[in-house]
Amino acid sequence: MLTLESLVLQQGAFRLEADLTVGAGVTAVIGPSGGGKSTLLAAIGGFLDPALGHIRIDGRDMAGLAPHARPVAQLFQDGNLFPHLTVAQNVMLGIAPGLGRDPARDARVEEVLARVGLSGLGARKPGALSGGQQSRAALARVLVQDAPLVLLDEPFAALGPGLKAEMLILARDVLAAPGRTLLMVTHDPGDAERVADTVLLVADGRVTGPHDRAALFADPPAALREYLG
Ligand SMILES: Nc1ncnc2c1ncn2[C@@H]1O[C@H](COP(=O)(O)OP(=O)(O)OP(=O)(O)O)[C@@H](O)[C@H]1O
Repeated sequence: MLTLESLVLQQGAFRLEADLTVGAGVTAVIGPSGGGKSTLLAAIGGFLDPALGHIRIDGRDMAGLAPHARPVAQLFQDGNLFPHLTVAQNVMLGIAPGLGRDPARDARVEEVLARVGLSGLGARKPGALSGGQQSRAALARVLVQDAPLVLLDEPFAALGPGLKAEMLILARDVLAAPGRTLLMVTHDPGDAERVADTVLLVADGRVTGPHDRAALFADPPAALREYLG
C-alpha cells in the first residue's frame, strides 16, 4: 500500500500535489506530457525529496531513506541489464548486490527465470537474447526482489505493439502478489485499459485517484478528455 499524505513536490517552478492511498493491484499513472508523472516516481523512488508531506509504504514513512534502502523495485524503459554479466548474474543483482553465489540463491534465480519463461537461459549474456527475452530478464530481476511496491516506467515501450501487450500481461501476472502495489507509468491509454485495475491521473499540478479504470474511461473528466484528444 502506498500513501501520499499531503504531499507537495517541487521542481523549479513546477509544483505537484497529492493526497491519496493506492492499494494492492495494478495502478496506471497517466496524464499529459510535463504533467509530473516522472516527478512523482522520482519522489517515491527516493530521488527527489518532498517539499512537504509524507510518502508511506505499508505505513512506513520513507523520509530520509535513500533509494536503495526503500522497499521499492523499479523497472525502466530499457531494462538496464549489464551486458558483461550473464542473465543469471543480472537477476542475482536484484537479490544481493555484492554477495556471492550460494545454492539457495541459485535456486531462487532459476525459479524466477522459469516464471518469466527463460528456463535454461541463465548462462547467456543479454546480447545473446532477443528484445523480448531481455525484457523478461529485466522483469525477473524485479520479481526476485519481492518488494511490496513496484514502479514500472514505460517498461516495454521499445518493443513492438504485440510484444508490448504480451509483456505487460506477463508482468501483471508474475508480479501480482497479495498486498503488492504496482504503479505503471504509461503514455498509452491502451496499456492502462489492458492491465490496470485503477488509474492515477497526473494533470494540472495534482495527482487524482485512484480512479476505477473502467468508470474513468467510460466518463473521463476534463483533464483526461483533453489528454485523450
Ligand atoms: N530538474 C528540474 N528542474 C525544473 N523543472 C523540472 C525539472 N524536472 C522536471 N521539471 C519540470 O517539471 C514538470 C513535470 O515534468 P515530468 O518529467 O515529471 O512530467 P511527465 O509527466 O513525466 O512528462 P513526460 O510524459 O513528457 O515524460 C515539467 O514542467 C518539467 O519541465
